[in-house]
Amino acid sequence: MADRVNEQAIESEGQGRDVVLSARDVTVAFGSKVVLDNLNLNIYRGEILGFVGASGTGKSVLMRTVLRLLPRRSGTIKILGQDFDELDEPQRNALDMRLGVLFQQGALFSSLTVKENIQVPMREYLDLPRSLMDELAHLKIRMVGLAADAADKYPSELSGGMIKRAALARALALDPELVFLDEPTSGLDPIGAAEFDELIANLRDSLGLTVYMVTHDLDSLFSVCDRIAVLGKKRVMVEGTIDDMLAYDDPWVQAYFRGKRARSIVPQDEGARHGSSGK
Ligand SMILES: Nc1ncnc2c1ncn2[C@@H]1O[C@H](COP(=O)(O)OP(=O)(O)OP(=O)(O)O)[C@@H](O)[C@H]1O
Repeated sequence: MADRVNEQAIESEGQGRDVVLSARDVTVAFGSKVVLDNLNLNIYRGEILGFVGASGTGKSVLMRTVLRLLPRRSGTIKILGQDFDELDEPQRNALDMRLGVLFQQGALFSSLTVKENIQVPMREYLDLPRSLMDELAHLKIRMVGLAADAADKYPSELSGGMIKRAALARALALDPELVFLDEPTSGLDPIGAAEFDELIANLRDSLGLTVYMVTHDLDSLFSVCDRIAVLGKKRVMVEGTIDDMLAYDDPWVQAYFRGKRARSIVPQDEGARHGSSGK
């Protein structure tokens, strides 16, 4: 049943939309422990997809599998219409350049300044004169709302929110089309998190990004995500809008989207429309 819902969602919503990432029947296991079992997922161009699921269900595993940091046992993953397994090295590099990644906690190199961190992907993939790389790094720094003097600071001199922004600037270094964000607002206070959400939405609009965001943050899900995919029972249990989540009959989905914390966020008419009882 859950499978059918997911497959039907993929078929019906996919019509006429540009699929930027598709995962088909993806299975990932560690020894005998199967974490993802025939998982299917589509991400469409220009959307912000929020990816949620209980702790330990495999959200990071899926992201790392998509990014080829973990092997999969079976299944197909296509990014921007291409399957990495069918590409040679130069083609893989070309595809990698169209992707940006913000790992949890930012994962900046502590011995490099913000500017140098942003320039890491430029050095890896491009052969640019130093002055141009400096100009580009400053552009990215402005783009993510950091002050110009952040360029020469080291990660240890930055606040949590600044680290996230610097890491986002690095993720945007090569002007990617698809950006992966692993819990981008974790560790930020509510105001910092809301500002970061707004930044992501603005960048999506201005740069035409597609965003795949793993998050536990209900505010992000309600405020900036166009669609949500819920990982459960080793696959995408349901994907769709907030309305679809509110209407989906599963104890975890109901507890998550209608629980105490969600009630303060769900727009009142949404809750009423779907019979939220305030339990
Ligand atoms: N390299 C690995 N070797 C063995 N097991 C692993 C490995 N990486 C992840 N796992 C297991 O896979 C499962 C899913 O882990 P994952 O980190 O993807 O969960 P998650 O949904 O991202 O959780 P959280 O929300 O807490 O970050 C866990 O049971 C974890 O122990």
